[in-house]
Amino acid sequence: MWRMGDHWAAIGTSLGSLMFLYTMIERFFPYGFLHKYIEQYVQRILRFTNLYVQISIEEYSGELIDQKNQSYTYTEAYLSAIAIQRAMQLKAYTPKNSKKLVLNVVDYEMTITDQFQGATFWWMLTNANEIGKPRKIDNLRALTLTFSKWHRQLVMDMYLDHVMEKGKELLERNQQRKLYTNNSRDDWYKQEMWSHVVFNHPATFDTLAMDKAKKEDIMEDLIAFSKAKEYYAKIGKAWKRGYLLYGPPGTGKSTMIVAISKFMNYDIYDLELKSVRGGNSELRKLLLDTSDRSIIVIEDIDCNLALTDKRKTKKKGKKGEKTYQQRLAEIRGDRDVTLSGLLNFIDGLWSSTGGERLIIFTTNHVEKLDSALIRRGRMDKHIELGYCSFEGFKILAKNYLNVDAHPLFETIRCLISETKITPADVAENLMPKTVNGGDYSEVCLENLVSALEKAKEDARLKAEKQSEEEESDEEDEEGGSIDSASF
Ligand SMILES: Nc1ncnc2c1ncn2[C@@H]1O[C@H](COP(=O)(O)OP(=O)(O)OP(=O)(O)O)[C@@H](O)[C@H]1O
Ligand SMILES: [Mg+2]
Repeated sequence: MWRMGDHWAAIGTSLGSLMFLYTMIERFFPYGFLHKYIEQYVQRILRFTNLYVQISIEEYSGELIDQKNQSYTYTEAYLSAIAIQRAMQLKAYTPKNSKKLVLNVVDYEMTITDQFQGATFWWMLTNANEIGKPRKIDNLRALTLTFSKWHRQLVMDMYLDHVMEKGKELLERNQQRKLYTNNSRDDWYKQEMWSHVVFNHPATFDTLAMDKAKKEDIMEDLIAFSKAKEYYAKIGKAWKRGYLLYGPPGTGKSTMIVAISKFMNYDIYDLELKSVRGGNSELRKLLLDTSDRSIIVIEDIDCNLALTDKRKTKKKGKKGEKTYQQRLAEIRGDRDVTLSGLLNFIDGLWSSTGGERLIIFTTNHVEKLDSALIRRGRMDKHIELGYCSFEGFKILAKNYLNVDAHPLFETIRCLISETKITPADVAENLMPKTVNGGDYSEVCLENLVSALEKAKEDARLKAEKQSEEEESDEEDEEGGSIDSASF
């Protein structure tokens, strides 16, 4: 007896065979003349049967080539991941500034059958010009999904979301992190506002020498932030969070930014305020040109803002003449980034955009910063990076020497608790001076012990000198008071 299920099974099989035939033809005939006709033919048959629905996701959403359709990128990533498992022919290339070889599928391998919740879906790479009205650009591509009209609801409610989510996830996982720096406004006509390099810094939270509880607290805060999209929307605030990292030089502020970027899968925009010569309006343009899911970093914020203030109050040359630099700045129409300008951007700039941005300031002198800049709400989390503890040293010993335990550890534990040494100095001592093979961990640990002993001795001498000076000051004061009393 002929049942409904059999009917669909037969149609499914025929369609599957058609798709298979199509894949084979695609494999043997390069994209072009014959391919184009076969593709049109298949499309017509499918439309004629009236039982299948098609959705096309075009590479560019508008008629202009600069409007890349994000859904296409996600779908392409999703389908490539499936195709790469099945493909017979792959492409390999190495992206700029990267040492990693990347594999990609050739176009005709993008004809894919996918299963989701028991339903079958067919994907094809097609020419977008064939689908709708002719475009200004030739050979616009589209990924076309074909499915039974009975699965319309499943596609609308779940399948497309599933494809987008998985594609986005895959892209983020594979994507290499980028470090952007702002270009001078004078060069914007020939290059973008930001230039970038792919960075492969080895730092992660695991390799960061820092108190474990503090590290976990930061990671938890970051996770909570990344999941708080609805919360920020509900309270009507921009989805952003500010971190202030402070501590002496060499305590790992910049290293922590790299660790955060890797942990969150965010790109870094390293904003050099000194190069922002167009004042607040230029700053605004630069910040609006950053992408979502990124970290905007202003290093040494105290020096940068001080610099703009200094520029304002810079003394004039002899007889009140302007210096060459000042005249040049006037001719160029340079303006300063002001503290209030910066605050406005932190507070309000991203409320209208998607968000998910971290803003990180670093400083060696937290006490010098304007309290308005670092108040909670603007800089939500203040993180102090301090001198190296024994726990921090153990992480560095593991990173640099791959050593977990050693008889010298006990000596180091005692010395490090009595000394102020930065993780950068510890790391420096743990690096072999010459690399000629063999086990150099013993030598490096001995170097560190010497460095710690020297630091301890220096601190003792300094303290002695200071107390001597204080004593002599006191004597002077006493002497002074006797003298004055005698008059
Ligand atoms: N906490 C740390 N954990 C691991 N490595 C560290 C740490 N602190 C410093 N280092 C090492 O020392 C080097 C210098 O550290 P980093 O540039 O992060 O210091 P910083 O606090 O940003 O200094 P500055 O205030 O001068 O910018 C790094 O390349 C890293 O190798
Ligand atoms: Mg730094």
